[in-house]
Amino acid sequence: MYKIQTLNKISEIGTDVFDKSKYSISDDCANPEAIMVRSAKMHDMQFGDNLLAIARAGAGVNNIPVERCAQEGICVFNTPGANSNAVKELAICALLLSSRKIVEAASWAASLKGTPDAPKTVEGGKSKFAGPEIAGKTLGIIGLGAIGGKIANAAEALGMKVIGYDPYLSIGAALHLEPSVKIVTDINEIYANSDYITIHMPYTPQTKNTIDTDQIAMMKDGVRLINLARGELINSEAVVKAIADGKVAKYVTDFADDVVLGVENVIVLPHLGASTPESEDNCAVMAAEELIDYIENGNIKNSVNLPNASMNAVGTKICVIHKNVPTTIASITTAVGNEGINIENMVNASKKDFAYTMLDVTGDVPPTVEGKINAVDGVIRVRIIK
Ligand SMILES: NC(=O)C1=CN([C@@H]2O[C@H](COP(=O)(O)OP(=O)(O)OC[C@H]3O[C@@H](n4cnc5c(N)ncnc54)[C@H](O)[C@@H]3O)[C@@H](O)[C@H]2O)C=CC1
Ligand SMILES: O=C(O)CCC(=O)C(=O)O
Repeated sequence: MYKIQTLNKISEIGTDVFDKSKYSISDDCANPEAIMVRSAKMHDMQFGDNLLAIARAGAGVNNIPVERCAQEGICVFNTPGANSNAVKELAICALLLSSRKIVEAASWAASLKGTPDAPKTVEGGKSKFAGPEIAGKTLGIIGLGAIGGKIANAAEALGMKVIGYDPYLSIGAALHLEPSVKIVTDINEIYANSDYITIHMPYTPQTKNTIDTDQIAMMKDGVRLINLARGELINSEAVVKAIADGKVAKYVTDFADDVVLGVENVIVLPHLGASTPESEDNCAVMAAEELIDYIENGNIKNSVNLPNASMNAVGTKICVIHKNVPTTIASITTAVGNEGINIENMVNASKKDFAYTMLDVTGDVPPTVEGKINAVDGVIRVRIIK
């Protein structure tokens, strides 16, 4: 029985994908084979020897020690695109919230309950909540992946001019963009020309404070900023100061911190981007399928720390996670050959410092093989899947 530990609430549609005669799922189990997680912070966790994989039911993996996991032979998956529509819809909502003073107006209207002539009062007071339309304005998007690309197309459909910046734009993502979306190669063009700026890229130590005082200084007066990606991408102190100075008209963020909470013209949402039943189901199903294919077949799809690799084997599969260094593959195949085993098929792929080799072997696989491969310099983990 494989044990799957859930660190956050995972949609039942996803956990139902596991065959319960082979898998047990619980939020509290010792030494699981796999972990399913959403936003729980895992950097300080120690992992048991059985842990083969972690699946992030979502996009961002900054809550997971991805590099350490690879070093420990733990494959980390995410679910690309599975929650992108939910975030796109919240981003369109945020664009409107940043323009039309909807939050303030609704809360003012609610405050009129019990007053003698509310209908008359609202008509008299509504002018202070007027705000501009988004049609005809320029939206700058930083990061044109699954979410940014969908927002670009939706904003175009709403009559906005869209400019986007993404130095690592994939061909697939580019092909999904409406031809009218203008792609710029200098991020400063986004800052200089946008009425609204929204950011949709991963948070890493390198992308911390991508938008800070200097970037805000380049922006148009009255710019509206949206951050549904990660709080650390935009310096909260810099934005709050720019709001006080009148430079930034509004900041809508999905990430609460003590600097932005309660500040006028900042709308803080409680990390709601992916909180729709549809996206929670999509992410959980994709995460479960990735784990099952890895645990049972050794196939890797959508890993963030190991390469994608899959193979239909005719015999036994020997799956090896190893360092991406010269002679390791040769040493592994020699170790297998020395045990009298013939390799019928082989797949090898690498991602940065790590590599994955799958061998399809026929005939008896003596129990000594695992130890022999493990003894090869650079080998991190060996699994034999019959
Ligand atoms: N608020 C929420 O609930 C959610 C937030 N997110 C956040 O949004 C981020 C993006 O999600 P997806 O679009 O699904 O990921 P994605 O991987 O499809 O797209 C990210 C894009 O950012 C680009 N990028 C990377 N570094 C960049 C840089 N320095 N400058 C500009 N672009 C850069 C990549 O090339 C890629 O096209 C996630 O990493 C996550 O942090 C994602 C889902 C839900
Ligand atoms: O699971 C969630 O609610 C958070 C989603 C998210 O931030 C992500 O997918 O990166």
